[in-house]
Amino acid sequence: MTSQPDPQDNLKIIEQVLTQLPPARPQLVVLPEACLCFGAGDKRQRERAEVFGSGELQERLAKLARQHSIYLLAGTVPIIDGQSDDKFSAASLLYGPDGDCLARYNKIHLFDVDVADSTKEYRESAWTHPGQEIVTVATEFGVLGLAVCYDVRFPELFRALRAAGAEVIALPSAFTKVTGAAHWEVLTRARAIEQQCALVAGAQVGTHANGRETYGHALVIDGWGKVLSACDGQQSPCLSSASVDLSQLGDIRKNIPVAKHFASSKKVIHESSQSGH
Ligand SMILES: O=C(O)CNC(=O)[C@H](CS)NC(=O)CCC(=O)C(=O)O
Repeated sequence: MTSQPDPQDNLKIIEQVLTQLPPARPQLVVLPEACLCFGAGDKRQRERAEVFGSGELQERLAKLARQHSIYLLAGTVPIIDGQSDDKFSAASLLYGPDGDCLARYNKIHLFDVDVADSTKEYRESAWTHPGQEIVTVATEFGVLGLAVCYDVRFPELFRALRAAGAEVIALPSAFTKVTGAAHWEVLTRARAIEQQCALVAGAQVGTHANGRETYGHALVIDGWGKVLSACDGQQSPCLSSASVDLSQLGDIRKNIPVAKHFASSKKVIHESSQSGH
């Protein structure tokens, strides 16, 4: 998507794209980070923020999940938890086929980064509270782990998601055009390969109202690291869709038992890093 500041415009596009879904169920749809409100400036995003569990935007998302009988992962919706400051949580919300909200993940790693583009200084923590908890959730198709965008640069989080049982990881994103061109596919495939999980990454693409440029290339990657489907980084909106065989994870995990090997090496790694060797 090329999400704009007004949620109504973005919802129209989401509604239209969801009419093009393939018939298979169960089905997971991963919308990009900030799918409902992007490039609005911090103040306007905060104005649109809702209290968790109530509000028009959350109702619309729940209704769409129910209407299409899908698992709908709305990449980061601005959610306020009654704090008195001006910040919100960048919350990924998962709705089930019945329209129930099944999980909420608050983005842990905030993008306080300098990039050689026209925006230059990204300071997400100026308007966002960082998340404090990792989140996995059982679904009809397997255990889903949640991460967002910049989180992909922190393999420890993905290892923790795998240890918590994740088989599929959703990664709604809004990578910058510059860092995306250099790192996006390598990082997403590496996380899938390392943790032997399928990975579904939604993406923002194009030029947004505030002039920010995002990279796009939404991806579906299987647990062997193979890209099953990808958007081309030009078209918007673009639906990238694939059928993922999670039964392959059993063999991959048995043949290359990284989780077991990590468990037995953990003590060695921990002790040598403590003693500085
Ligand atoms: O603020 C919004 O409206 C939507 N959120 C974003 O665009 C976020 C925070 S600024 N972007 C990223 O995390 C980019 C990560 C990235 O590009 C990298 O790791 O290289």
